[in-house]
Amino acid sequence: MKFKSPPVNSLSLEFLTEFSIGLEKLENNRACRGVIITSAVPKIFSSGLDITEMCGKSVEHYGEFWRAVQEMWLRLYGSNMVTVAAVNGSSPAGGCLIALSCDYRIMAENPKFSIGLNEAQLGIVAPFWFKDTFVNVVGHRIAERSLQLGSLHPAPEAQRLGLVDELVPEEKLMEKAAAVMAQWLALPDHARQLTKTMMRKAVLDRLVAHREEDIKNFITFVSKESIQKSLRMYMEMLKKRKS
Ligand SMILES: CCCC/C=C/CC(=O)SCCNC(=O)CCNC(=O)[C@H](O)C(C)(C)COP(=O)(O)OP(=O)(O)OC[C@H]1O[C@@H](n2cnc3c(N)ncnc32)[C@H](O)[C@@H]1OP(=O)(O)O
Repeated sequence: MKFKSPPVNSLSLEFLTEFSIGLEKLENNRACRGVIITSAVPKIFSSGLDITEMCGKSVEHYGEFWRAVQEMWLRLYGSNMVTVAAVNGSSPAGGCLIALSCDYRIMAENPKFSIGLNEAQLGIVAPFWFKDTFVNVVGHRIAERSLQLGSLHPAPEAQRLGLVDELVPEEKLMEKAAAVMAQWLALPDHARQLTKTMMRKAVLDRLVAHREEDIKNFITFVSKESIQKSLRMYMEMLKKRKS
């Protein structure tokens, strides 16, 4: 799957819905045993959740948007397929969550590309299931420090921390992703799938059990004037940085 929503593959409601439907179709296709996720937008894997979806909208919209974020994660993290992220650009916040939700992450070895859960930098808090997914990849201590600081790790540091599994030259990224996919697909699906479920079930079940509460929390949090102000200021900062 190639993300192609210029300029920065931000995860809008429409993008998330299309991504989830795409994953569902592949999941239901018995001929498809694995998916490599990458980007067709140069230098950007995904800029994370579309901030404009969380600014100045109705309570109903926030609820619909958050449900779509949850749905995407439940499908990807809970997928029976082998999932490989070929991270060919920067990948903050929700973009990082997509990579973390895959079975294996390969990143282009460009130190200008960074990845991480930087929510704290926006004055917002990564929800528990973003945190759980992060902890399951890098461990508690690294996740704790990185989340509190809202760190975006340049590719070499991301590899050192175990946030990505390996770095390769950008031109070799897809070749490497295909080789990793072949290695994972060489195992019988049944054993691999049951093992994956065993490793991820507790974290998935936690969101399923608290899904409506999580939506309510998001709506309450994002509707606060202080949070709206932080998000607006962050968007302005992005625009100023550009000019
Ligand atoms: C409340 C509960 C928890 C909610 C959880 C949220 C998780 C999230 O995912 S929040 C989103 C976090 N994302 C970011 O912090 C990334 C912000 N973007 C960037 O750092 C940079 O844009 C980039 C490194 C991804 C790319 O840099 P580049 O110089 O190539 O492009 P820009 O000129 O900065 O951006 C182009 C264009 O796109 C707009 N934009 C960028 N990111 C977002 C975004 N996440 N949502 C909406 N719009 C975004 C940016 O403002 C520019 O717009 P204009 O062309 O109109 O100026």
